[in-house]
Amino acid sequence: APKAAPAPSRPSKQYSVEQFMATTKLSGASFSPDEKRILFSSNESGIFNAYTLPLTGGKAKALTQSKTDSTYSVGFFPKDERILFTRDQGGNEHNHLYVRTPDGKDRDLTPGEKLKAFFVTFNQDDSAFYALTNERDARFFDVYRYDAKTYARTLVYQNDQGFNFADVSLDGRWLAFNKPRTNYDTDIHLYNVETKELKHITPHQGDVYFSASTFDPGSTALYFLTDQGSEFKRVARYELATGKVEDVERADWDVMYTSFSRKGGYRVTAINEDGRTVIRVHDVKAGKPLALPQLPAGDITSVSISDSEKRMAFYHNGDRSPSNLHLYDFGTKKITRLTDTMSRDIQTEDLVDAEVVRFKSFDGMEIPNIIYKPHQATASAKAPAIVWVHGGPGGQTRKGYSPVLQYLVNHGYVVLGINHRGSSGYGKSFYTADDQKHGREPLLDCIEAKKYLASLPYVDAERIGIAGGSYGGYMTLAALAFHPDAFKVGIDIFGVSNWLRTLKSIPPWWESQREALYKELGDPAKQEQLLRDISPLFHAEKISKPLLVLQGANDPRVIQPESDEIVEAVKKNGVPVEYVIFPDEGHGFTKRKNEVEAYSRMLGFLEKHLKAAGPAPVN
Ligand SMILES: CSCC[C@H](NC=O)C(=O)N[C@@H](Cc1ccccc1)C(=O)O
Repeated sequence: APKAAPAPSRPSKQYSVEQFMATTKLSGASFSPDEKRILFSSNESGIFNAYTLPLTGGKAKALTQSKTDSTYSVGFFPKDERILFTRDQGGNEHNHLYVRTPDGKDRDLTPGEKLKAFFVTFNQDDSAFYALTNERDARFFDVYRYDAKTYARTLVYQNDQGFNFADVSLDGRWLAFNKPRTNYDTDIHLYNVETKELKHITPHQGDVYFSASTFDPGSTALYFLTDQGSEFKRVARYELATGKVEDVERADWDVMYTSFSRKGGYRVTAINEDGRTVIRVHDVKAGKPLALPQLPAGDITSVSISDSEKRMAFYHNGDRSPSNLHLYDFGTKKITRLTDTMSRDIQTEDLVDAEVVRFKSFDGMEIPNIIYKPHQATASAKAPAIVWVHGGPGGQTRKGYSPVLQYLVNHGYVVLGINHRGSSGYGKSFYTADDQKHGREPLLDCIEAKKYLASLPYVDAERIGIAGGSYGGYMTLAALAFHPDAFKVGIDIFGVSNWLRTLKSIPPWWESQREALYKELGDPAKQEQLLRDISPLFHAEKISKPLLVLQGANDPRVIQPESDEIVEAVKKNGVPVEYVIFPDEGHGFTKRKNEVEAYSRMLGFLEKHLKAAGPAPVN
């Protein structure tokens, strides 16, 4: 494991929430047709908008100027200056697909109420592109082909089977769909657009994960991920002409994705190596991975290779450095950093590196975690601590820069990002170990995480809290309700309090996942008692520790009554409860003003109810 970077030789400087949130967040990368500029999304203005930046560097230019709804770039048209972008309304996840013409005019390509749409890809000669919308049936996404000039569209596939679309071949002949039975037992179906034949290509016995990733650019094979006969996912391919299947690439960990450059010269694979992303770029003709120049320790993400295959854009981030856009030149083999997103006021030496640590849980299962230790925490100046629980349930806390976690650490809190059983990235057995056991075994892992923290010489065992978002918010509420003495405080960020209601009210577009979700968590029609037993709302009278709840009013996944009702119930216990509703957010905070409000409320709550409950703070 990499050694943590040293603390500064002076006392660490403390920064405000505004200073931490002034870090710019970027996402996406698409080359302009002349490969002189790059299109991406940035929250530089306080809200996400689409920007372009010359490859020679300089200042980014905003193409969209939304002040109300977070707006994300999708990509340039391959042969002209039009761009595609997407936005929802206040976090409701009704994403529409828009085109912006060089004269600054926008056109909604997916008009209508309460629909959700995704861009897929352009076809081989760029005369058309594909998009998905659920406008016909809110439950399922149909596949449309749009003329790239007129935007006239045709329905290519009416999805009545509840398939999850995966890819379309560049020649337009093939569509690949995934069909989940459970989260770990899935199938691939192949549709021939010309013959209209649908073929199930992954007949199998037992629980096996098959997930179509991409067609090769020559439209000869479908590349997919599978864990057949293994704990971990690898890359395999299915030859379209013959149906022959062969393994392509494996690692000692899960392969996260594999994708081709448009001409097929390169294939990029990402591997989830113990909480960080490792990228392999394969030279397809040479049949071997490229040796890329060394970068500082950290992750490469969002790799995008230009159509000429002369350039590659990607993001790089480290534990102490936020994601920055980089450019690799295949000719000169040089990497150039194009952006500088770190908040101007923050010196990276005041931040901390994350480390992977493992403890044995109550039944001997090994639990991986990512820990952040404040520089000033020592055996003689013990720090308060927080168990931080990710969403999902099958998410993962990963290494890399997190402004909110660094903010808490900078203010003296040890943070342990637990990857309890059921988290992604550690094999099939670990991933499925929480199924139908929510509120019990994975929650006990969080209780053991508290014991682990309490055993560390630099942690004050009397001042340990729990916090998390969504499923992590559920874990927080469950810990306070079912293990009322374990933690001193809880922070529930849009967490589930009543699984019966949440599982009945899932967004309609999750229909294809409904069965898998019910198999994982419980079926509200058949397992009412189980879901009552594990739902904190029905046990709220046991909550006796201070609670902070944060909720987006437009969240379609964990709806506002989940938070309203737990707040009302816990208040009856005479317990300190703080509640903040964000009227213009959904399942997550996307606007800087809301991040500032949410995270300063978090710190204020911790300072009052956790830090102040112990010895004088150290610095
Ligand atoms: C399409 S089902 C997967 C649920 C999804 N998982 C990935 O993050 C999700 O949004 N989970 C919520 C929690 C939740 C689970 C089930 C029903 C509603 C909400 C989360 O972000 O943790």
